[in-house]
Amino acid sequence: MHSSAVSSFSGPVITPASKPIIRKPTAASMELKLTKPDDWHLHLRDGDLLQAVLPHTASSFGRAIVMPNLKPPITTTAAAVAYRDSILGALPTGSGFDPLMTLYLTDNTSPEEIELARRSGVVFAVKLYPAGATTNSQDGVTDIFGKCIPVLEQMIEHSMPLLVHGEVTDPKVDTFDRERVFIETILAPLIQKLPQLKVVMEHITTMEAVKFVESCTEGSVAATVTPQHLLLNRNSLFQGGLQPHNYCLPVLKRETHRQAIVKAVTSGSKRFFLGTDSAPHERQKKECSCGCAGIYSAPIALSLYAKVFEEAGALDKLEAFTSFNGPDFYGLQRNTSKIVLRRSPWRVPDSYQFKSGEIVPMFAGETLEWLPSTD
Ligand SMILES: NC(=O)N[C@@H](CC(=O)O)C(=O)O
Ligand SMILES: [Zn+2]
Ligand SMILES: [Zn+2]
Repeated sequence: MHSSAVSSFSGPVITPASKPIIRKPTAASMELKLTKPDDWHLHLRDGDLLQAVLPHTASSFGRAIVMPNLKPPITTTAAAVAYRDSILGALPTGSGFDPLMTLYLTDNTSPEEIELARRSGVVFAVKLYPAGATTNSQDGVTDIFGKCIPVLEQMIEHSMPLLVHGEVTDPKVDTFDRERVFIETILAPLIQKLPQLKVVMEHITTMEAVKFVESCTEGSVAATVTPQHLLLNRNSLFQGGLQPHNYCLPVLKRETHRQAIVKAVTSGSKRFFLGTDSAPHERQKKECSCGCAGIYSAPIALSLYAKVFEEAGALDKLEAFTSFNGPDFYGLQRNTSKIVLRRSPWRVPDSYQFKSGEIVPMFAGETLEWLPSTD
């Protein structure tokens, strides 16, 4: 399935920049050469915001699974095709970026829609938002067992993965427990009922999610992991005052959970892969009395993942996480082009201006070590 040139790589090529060329052979002048990564969980939005954020992803990722939680949501193949066309229209010239589209599952999604989606060749997954769980999820599913089984059975027929925002919405359940309770009351029973369904647990945040994914059949259940859930714990929400730019859903958890996730992704397991959940919101929608959930990480995500793997002493496992495990799970070819990360400290901008406002990225104003450049 994969070209031998690609599959023969077992880890990133870590090359002192001085080796074939001129610079001094210091540890500080290192390069990481990786097969071009893909982002398996991304929010691109539409309109001005799409124009503003797309170049950041397109410059370092080959493909991305594009989330369908627009207003109105992308519930049909026709809408997904139109959304894809607008993304392609907004790409910088010469970009080979390939948006992989998703459908937003509702109580009324029909099995026929799944068939259309598969036949379109541009829809690669279906997204489950429990109604009310997160940003623009109000049209999501109210009762998956009661309303969605025929659709899920059709997805099995077409080998179409279900991507899951894994949180219960019951207001009586503590926010910090919503992922664990979702696994216990919805996800585990669902997988027991439909063991052939391919499932990606998106943006996992807990040790219970790690254990659950590890307990399932490899190749059948996997998880994406964001940079924020690898680098931050819930203290980051309150450090020196309320920090709205660290607020996302599922909300950051305590340090022991972060450590469990780092251990899982840096172990080399094929069950975990890169999904930034980069979720831009205009500054004023984050910095207000009822700020919305979502962290913008697209321009810095690769630097952050490299930092995590480096700190864990596992840079040799980085490339599988960024570039192999995702396409292998989805049954797609790995990318053939390369990307280089240079050890070259750079300052994350305070914000990115765009036509109708500005976006504050994760780690705004901080210095990062690894600078991505395509060549
Ligand atoms: N992660 C978030 O906090 N927000 C995402 C939605 C989501 O992925 O849950 C968004 O669309 O803004
Ligand atoms: Zn989500
Ligand atoms: Zn998301």
